[in-house]
Amino acid sequence: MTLSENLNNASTPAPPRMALRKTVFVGPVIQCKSLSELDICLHGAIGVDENGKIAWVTRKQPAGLEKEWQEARWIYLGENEFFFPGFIDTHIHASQYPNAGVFGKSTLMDWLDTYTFPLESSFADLSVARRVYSRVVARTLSHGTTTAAYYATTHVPATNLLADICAARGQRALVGRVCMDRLSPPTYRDETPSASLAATKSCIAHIRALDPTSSLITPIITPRFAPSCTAETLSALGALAQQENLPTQTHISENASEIALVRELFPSHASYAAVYDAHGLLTPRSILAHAIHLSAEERALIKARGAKVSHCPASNAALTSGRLRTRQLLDEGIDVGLGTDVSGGYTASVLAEAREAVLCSRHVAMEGDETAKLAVEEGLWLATRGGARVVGLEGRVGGFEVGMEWDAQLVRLGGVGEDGELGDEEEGLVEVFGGESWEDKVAKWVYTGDDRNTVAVWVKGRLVHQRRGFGKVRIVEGDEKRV
Ligand SMILES: O=c1[nH]c(=O)c2nc[nH]c2[nH]1
Ligand SMILES: [Zn+2]
Repeated sequence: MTLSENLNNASTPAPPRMALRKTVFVGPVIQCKSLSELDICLHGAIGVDENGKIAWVTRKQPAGLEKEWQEARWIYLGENEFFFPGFIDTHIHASQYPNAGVFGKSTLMDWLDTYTFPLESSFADLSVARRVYSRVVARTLSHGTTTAAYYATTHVPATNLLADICAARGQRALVGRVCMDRLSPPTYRDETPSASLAATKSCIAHIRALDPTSSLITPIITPRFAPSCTAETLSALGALAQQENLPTQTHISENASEIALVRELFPSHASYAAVYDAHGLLTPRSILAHAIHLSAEERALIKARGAKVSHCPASNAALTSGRLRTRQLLDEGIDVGLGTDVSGGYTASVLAEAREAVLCSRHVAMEGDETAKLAVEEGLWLATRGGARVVGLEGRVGGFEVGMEWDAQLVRLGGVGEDGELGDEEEGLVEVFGGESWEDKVAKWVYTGDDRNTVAVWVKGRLVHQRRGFGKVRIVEGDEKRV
């Protein structure tokens, strides 16, 4: 069965995978060493085993390898190319993808009513879900997103289909059925707390049957946000997360009207963060999106509980929600990653989000706090290592170390010739003139690059995306050497 045939049949499990071949990746390897430091290794080589795990790493041309590695598949990079860890999108609404860029002048609460709930409610029709979810998974992979924490909708079959599509296409994902049982449209809401819980359990069972060891796909418990959930539902979901040892995701402190509404709906709780804490939804496995307007007490509570923050700068600007003080959270020891928050956010690109995070920090700096400014390296750290911590996958993805899994992207920049022309197949790529340091090249990628530069993407050692039109000689395999 082909991939497309499988995607046309919601109930068909992913096709059995062909075994991987041991592979050696040779060329410049760039990754984040620490929050503020890039590790640029120009002559690296990484051996990836049949399970997609990194078996060895060297900083020079490999020599004295055992026969099994000499006989492995070898992939060599050319000029202006480098391997970089796959991006981690810590907050994205897969169902909202058709609305990316469509929000007018709305702000959060009217945006939900005008744009978001009508679109999400259409996922009762599985053909809508199939079309949108197939596209969003393909698109995020093309942007180098190897892991995504997805919100689906309230619909069980459509949520299960999203998990199936991620598995079939080989994207690592946390997939959450959205729970909402109040202040939601009558035709798009959970009828009761017990219905919300039962539907959530049904999706968890489906995902566990699909991927019993969470090798790629994990269920994530997803109360939309406090205003759209009764206290009973929040408590039941918090208890379920604990019983099942599962991560949770929700929104917090995004917008002034939302915060006022939470105060009104939960008058006995000291703060928005305290509401989640009281219902078992503030744990080391909790992903909190936005977190823009938290008080010092709330930040201390989040730090004490070990909960994580997904910074969504494009969405925060688009819906005029506010500016996150990322440096403050990092200095206080709170883990932060990046989220595209499609479609509050207009882009499905984590690279664009890293750029937005850097620019957002400069707006904070322009208000008088010079220390707030984030560097390019810090944006990339949030997009990879920081994101891995947020989704609970640190040590598995986000970097290239022995024992980690090969979630990677091959980034290609364009070389400008003496005649001012780009080479074959380089049209649209970031333009490199030759005098740039590698640090400069990375900065040019972050500020001026896009998905055209991401020419190949691997998840757990498997090639899951290759740029259309990118000639087949570009990835040189076997004994051939790139000339
Ligand atoms: O950015 C957001 N997107 C959403 O879908 C949403 N729902 C509640 N709060 C939200 N914020
Ligand atoms: Zn969101």
